[in-house]
Amino acid sequence: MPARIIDGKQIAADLRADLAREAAALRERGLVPGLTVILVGEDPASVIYTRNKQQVAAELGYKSELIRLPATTTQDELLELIARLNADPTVHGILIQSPLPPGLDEEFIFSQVHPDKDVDGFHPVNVGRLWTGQKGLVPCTPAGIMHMLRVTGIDPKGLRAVVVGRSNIVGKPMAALLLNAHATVTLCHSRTRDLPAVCREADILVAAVGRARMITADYVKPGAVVIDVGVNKVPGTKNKIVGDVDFEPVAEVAGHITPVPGGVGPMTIAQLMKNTLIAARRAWGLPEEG
Ligand SMILES: Nc1nc2c(c(=O)[nH]1)N[C@@H](CN(C=O)c1ccc(C(=O)N[C@@H](CCC(=O)O)C(=O)O)cc1)CN2
Repeated sequence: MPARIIDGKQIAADLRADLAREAAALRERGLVPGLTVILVGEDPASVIYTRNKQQVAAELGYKSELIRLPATTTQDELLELIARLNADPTVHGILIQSPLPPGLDEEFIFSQVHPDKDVDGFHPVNVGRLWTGQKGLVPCTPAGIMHMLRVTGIDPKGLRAVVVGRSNIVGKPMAALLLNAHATVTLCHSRTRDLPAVCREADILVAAVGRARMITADYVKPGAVVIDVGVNKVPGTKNKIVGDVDFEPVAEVAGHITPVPGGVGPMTIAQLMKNTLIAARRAWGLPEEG
């Protein structure tokens, strides 16, 4: 029996529609959420992602700004800009697109965004809040995955979750979110021994390794929920991408599966819009939900 497809495109569209409604209601009270996205350099994928972020924020009725800087920008210039945005009360979310060009200290730069405006959830204060179960801002991709699970009716409580990949952007925060949702979590990586056997334990399997089609059907327990975070270019094609999961054979075994494209990817930007609204509501002293 083939798996049920979790349609990230549709879930993201529904979330954006909810956020647009909420933003419209706030605008009637004179409150406008503000997002500033910073792109340094010309990385082609980053140019597209940041343009999309700016456009989606504008479509939702946010104050939306994309600041594009040359790859020659110095660390001091970038820090000066961040300090100005930290002090600007009309800006509730600041996002610096990753990767930054060589010569810029990404970790330090991210740590200079005010934690309450850190809509990427990368600041060490927000990382600490996440792991201690406190309210903060959570990285968009894993927070978006939790939203997908919620609307699909999948409650991680009591389930075994395996996350493959230990990046700061996806793997680690994903593990923390699943743990906070009362799953029993295993975080795997390239040195995990007998990875297929560990993955076969999973009721929820999250693949975030960045290796095309690495998760084959023999990694998957029948009926498992398989979440594919991979975005891997197919060599020799212009724009074709595949995930970390070998989709067709895995879909024969899994109970639910996210496709690539159209699964987790679209949730990243929708969740960024949600994080911006959360940051704005907190800045205005309003309760979290509309
Ligand atoms: N500051 C940040 N930098 C980066 C982040 C981030 O969350 N914050 N994440 C990634 C890139 N990213 C957003 O920035 C992103 C990646 C993928 C998608 C997406 O919608 N993917 C589509 C396919 C797109 C394609 O065809 O190429 C999909 O999976 O359906 C959105 C956003 C790194 N940098």
